[in-house]
Amino acid sequence: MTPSARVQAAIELLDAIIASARDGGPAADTLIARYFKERRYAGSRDRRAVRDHVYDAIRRVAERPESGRAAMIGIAHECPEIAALFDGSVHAPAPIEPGETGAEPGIIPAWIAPLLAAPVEQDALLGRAPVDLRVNRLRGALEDALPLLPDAMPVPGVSDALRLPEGAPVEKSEPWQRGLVEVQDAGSQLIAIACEARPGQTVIDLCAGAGGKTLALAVAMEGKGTLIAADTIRSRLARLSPRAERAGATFIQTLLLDQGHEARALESLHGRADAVLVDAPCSGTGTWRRNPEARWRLTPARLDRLVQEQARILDFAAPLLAPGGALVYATCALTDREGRGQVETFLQRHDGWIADAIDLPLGRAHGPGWLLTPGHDGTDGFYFARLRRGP
Ligand SMILES: C[S@@+](CC[C@H](N)C(=O)[O-])C[C@H]1O[C@@H](n2cnc3c(N)ncnc32)[C@H](O)[C@@H]1O
Repeated sequence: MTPSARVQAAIELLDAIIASARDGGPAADTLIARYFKERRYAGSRDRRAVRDHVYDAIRRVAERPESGRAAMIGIAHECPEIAALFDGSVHAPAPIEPGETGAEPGIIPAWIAPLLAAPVEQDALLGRAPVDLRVNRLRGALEDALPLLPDAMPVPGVSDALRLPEGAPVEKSEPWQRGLVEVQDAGSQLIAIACEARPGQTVIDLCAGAGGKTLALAVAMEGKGTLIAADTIRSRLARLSPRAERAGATFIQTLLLDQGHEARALESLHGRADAVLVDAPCSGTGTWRRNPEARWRLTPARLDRLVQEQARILDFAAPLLAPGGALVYATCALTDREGRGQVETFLQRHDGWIADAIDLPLGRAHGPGWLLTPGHDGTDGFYFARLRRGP
């Protein structure tokens, strides 16, 4: 592909990504993979260059732009080399018209900025994210992994975490293939630590997805006890079993829940759990540095629905706890409505519940819970709280 054709390809892809973000369709990565599957003539350098254009354009613009062309013209106005590629030749974008404007640059959509928790350093939300690993103690120790990953550095304050530079191809490495390391942000690792799971306990990961945090809980439990990974999406839970095999955590049970009727499937577990983790569906504002396109997907109505759903999940999670058990609520969102506010309203709705004091080497207290942010902690952004029925 010529450099101009790569820009045109980025414009076409951005059009698809904009429509998908508006309509709740597939993620940018999925659309990019599909695009190139249908265009086998594109070589690996073409694919990389197009992908870079697409992500540069996504990162640059806070609000969903009107078109892929507007997004790329925004870049062209700041970069004469890109502007020169709008030359109207075969497979190239049409020349930029005099006065043709590009999408406005920005970090945070204007309506979201006032909703973010006050301590969040907003400028850091779109920074470059490193690749964090969790050493899987079911397979070995940090000292076993370090010599195999010469670029990795321990993450101070997170005992099993290693950090590699952005884009490091971990999944090709031997320690990943034999389950010695998992890709997991250090902040996610702290959430699993906050659950205080122990060997022999009954622990439920209620929104387990593909089991990132379930696998960390399995390590804390040393592979002993009952660990249930529940989710409403079958395909996500299905991704857990090969991961659990690789990690040597085959004692994990999965439980598929029926959206809206979850309580029925969970009834036999009432009063039995030592810890329940609710890693709730959320706006993902804390992970924009990895998913910058999430800014284009969120709307006020969608945020309202998420806040309602988080409260509903917390309400059917609470009866699962045994006396003294811990309900850990976590989101990778940095809006107060999904974090601090959600926990405060839970405590108002549920008489006799209290929030534990949390004290971890990274993060800071915020209301009844704990806040991690990219700017303060170098992790993705999270809010979490540990709740118990009081004495
Ligand atoms: C933030 S993701 C979980 C990520 C996962 N815990 C991890 O560490 O990789 C939230 C998950 O909640 C699930 N979910 C949404 N509604 C749910 C519900 N009503 N009950 C249980 N899980 C639900 C979603 O399918 C999604 O997998």
